[in-house]
Amino acid sequence: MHILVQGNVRGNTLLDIGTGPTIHSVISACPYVQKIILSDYSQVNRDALQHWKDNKSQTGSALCKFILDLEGGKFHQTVPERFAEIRNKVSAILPVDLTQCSSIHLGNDYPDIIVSSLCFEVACKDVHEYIKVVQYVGSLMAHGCHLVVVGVLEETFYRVGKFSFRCLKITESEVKTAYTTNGFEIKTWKEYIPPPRTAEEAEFSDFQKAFVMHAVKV
Ligand SMILES: C[S@@+](CC[C@H](N)C(=O)[O-])C[C@H]1O[C@@H](n2cnc3c(N)ncnc32)[C@H](O)[C@@H]1O
Repeated sequence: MHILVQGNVRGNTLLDIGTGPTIHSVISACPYVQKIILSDYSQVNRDALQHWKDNKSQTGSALCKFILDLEGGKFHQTVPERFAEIRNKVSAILPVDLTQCSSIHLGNDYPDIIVSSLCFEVACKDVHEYIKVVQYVGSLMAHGCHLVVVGVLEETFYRVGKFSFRCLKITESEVKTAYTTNGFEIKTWKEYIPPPRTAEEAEFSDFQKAFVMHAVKV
């Protein structure tokens, strides 16, 4: 979430959709917001996040150290201090099922920033469903609010350990159109094309490109 570091994205409340079992997606965003809401489909992942919030696990320390080094000491924080700030700012860990619109119960907490990493294409089985997700996410946001999405293009599967997960094979044009025709203006789009994979690497994922998109609700 280096986009926040660059100074374009600011806000009071940040919602991360599909956080997974670790808080890595909010480490760099944390100093720029007052409140952080995490969410995930899986109860196991939500329990892992709660466990971390309750200070019963320190998962993410190495990545946090890496991010603090990248920041160049800007916030004069150690890893335990950044973790304490995140624990303090995480106000809720919510269940979400993106395929069931209206599934996130935010109460009065309307997010100024929504972030989501590697989640929308995992949650959706076809492009139509992806578009519905974009519309739903847009319905959670006021005009001018920010959406930062990390995604992969043309991936059909990824593997974590011995478990293989399916993924929606979606093109760059389908992703961009889903946002621009559903109330978002894309401000920045950065992409990463992986080098040719070894046979062993090819067993873990077949994505053709990864992207980081910053869009604003218009
Ligand atoms: C590849 S992981 C990404 C986790 C984390 N955001 C990251 O970047 O490492 C995909 C996440 O999407 C969540 N997910 C899967 N289906 C979902 C759904 N229908 N609604 C919301 N989240 C879902 C999974 O539980 C998982 O945590």
